[in-house]
Amino acid sequence: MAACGSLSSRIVSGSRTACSTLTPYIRSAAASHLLSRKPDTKNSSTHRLANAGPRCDLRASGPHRLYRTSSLGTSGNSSDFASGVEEKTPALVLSDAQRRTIYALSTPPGKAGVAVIRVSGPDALEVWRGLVKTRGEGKGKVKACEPEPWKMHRCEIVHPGSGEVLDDGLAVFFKGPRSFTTEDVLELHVHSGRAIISSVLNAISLFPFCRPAERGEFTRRAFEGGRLDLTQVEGLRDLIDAETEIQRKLALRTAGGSTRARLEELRNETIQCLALVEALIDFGEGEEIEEGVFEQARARVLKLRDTIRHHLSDNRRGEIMRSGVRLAIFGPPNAGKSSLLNFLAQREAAIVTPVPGTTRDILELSLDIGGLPVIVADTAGLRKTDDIVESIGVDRAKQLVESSDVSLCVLSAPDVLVRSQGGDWDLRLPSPVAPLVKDDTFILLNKTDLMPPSALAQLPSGTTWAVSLSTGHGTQAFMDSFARALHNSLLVENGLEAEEPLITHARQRVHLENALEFLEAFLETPPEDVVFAAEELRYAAQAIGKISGVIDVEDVLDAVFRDFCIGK
Ligand SMILES: Nc1nc2c(ncn2[C@@H]2O[C@H](COP(=O)(O)OP(=O)(O)OP(=O)(O)O)[C@@H](O)[C@H]2O)c(=O)[nH]1
Repeated sequence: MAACGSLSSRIVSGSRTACSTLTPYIRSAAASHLLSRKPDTKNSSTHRLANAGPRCDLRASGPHRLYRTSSLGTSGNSSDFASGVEEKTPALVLSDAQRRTIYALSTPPGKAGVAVIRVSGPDALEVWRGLVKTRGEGKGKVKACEPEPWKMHRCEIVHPGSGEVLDDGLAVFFKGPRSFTTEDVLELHVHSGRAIISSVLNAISLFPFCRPAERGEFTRRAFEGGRLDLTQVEGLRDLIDAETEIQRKLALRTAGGSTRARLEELRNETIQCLALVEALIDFGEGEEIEEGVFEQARARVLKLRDTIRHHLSDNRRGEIMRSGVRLAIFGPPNAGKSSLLNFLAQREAAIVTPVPGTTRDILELSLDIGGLPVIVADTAGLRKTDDIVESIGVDRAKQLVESSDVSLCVLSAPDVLVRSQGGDWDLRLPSPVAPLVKDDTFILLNKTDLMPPSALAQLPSGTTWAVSLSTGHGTQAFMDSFARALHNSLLVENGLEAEEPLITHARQRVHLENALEFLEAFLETPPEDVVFAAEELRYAAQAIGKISGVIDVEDVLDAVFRDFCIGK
């Protein structure tokens, strides 16, 4: 987890008083920043969204810090710089849009070996100059010096006003565009403690052109700078959230650009087909261009449609791998469902008693089963009941079983194994349970300690196991086999390891489904309506582009970046 907002905002709120101690150095830096900067001309990539306006609009106003314009020179005492409030000369107010350099704690707040504070934006170097005093080889005296980009510098971090040493640490300067955000980035590695972090963030807040970062703002800048597309942004967020090996591997590949490349292929192919149809509109068949162009486009769109259909018929594997397999444990009362949940969780998460009907509502836990993320739900025992609370629990249990990805029916072996006249043991499912047991339902026979061994000799293998959760007998074999079965049900297709899913988020699926609809609409359009046909292809390309954000996607950006933490 990266740092959350409260710490930095609390620290920044005290910054106006601290401004009174600023040195002439910062004042001149601020002055040159405000008065001599040219407007940012870098915002030209297709990824870039409308950002801040010109950074030095002296007419702008806002609720932020106030500075006297007359003090923005190279002389005068530091108190001149504190605030324009009591001064007669007009105050200069910087809006958030003008303060383009952002900073935040990028590691979790609290006691730890190291905390990393990130500064990104056009003035990161100014922050270095004000805060970082580097040490030469050995134990030389510290002094201000320019950073060697991408190299870790041993340094002292000092208060830019008083020169007081705040901490001894490391600093590294990434020269844009070869940085995460594509801007100049400064990283300060300090000891992680509340007072240290607080003092360093406070010191950075004294620079008038800096402001605290918002949630996911560093990553958003990486997106706006063209370093990441939206699928990579989502992959990065998933990587931070990953709790199991499968999640980590999938997220790492997505963050590394595998989805981006595959989508780019689909979009390029759509655009190629569009180009063929556009050519037909512009020149007309049989004149300047060869015949059969529309058929060529159709043939390619057919292939494209099949590829997209294939990606969409993935049983939501990517979303399930990312967010977890939903496993419902169900069965009659007193079978041992809660005992199983506790066994899987390795703790007393659910109440276990000999009283049938103890579990009334759904209890969910996120667990790692054989590297797979699994959201396991314990449910109320299924039986006919007049108890209103219990019957609500039973209804909820049934709904959950129907909507889960995988279900496991727990039965008490002595209750369901019945000896036939021929001496064989038959499995009799209780009537409230039977309708929910499907071909792909896993079955666990519990309480084998109460059964003769002969009763368990003929159990079908693969998806039915027999254990005693009380004695532990059979539980290890069950776990190994169940984890394998879960893995196979999710990640194996026709006996082979399923291909890596293209879609890992519901948002991506919606856009890909839209693209498919437009392609199908194109295929239904007759050649005479070539203009409409071209429109369908254009919409299809746009729908694919929305997944990676290569076209204007302002509406989806907030949704994607909202779940990030501050500092990321
Ligand atoms: N002999 C024996 N008793 C068991 C075993 N597993 C669980 N029990 C007991 O069976 C009783 C019911 O266990 P639970 O785990 O609460 O069963 P449940 O299916 O969640 O029950 P409900 O809450 O009624 O739905 C408890 O007294 C457990 O100690 C087992 O393997 N052998």
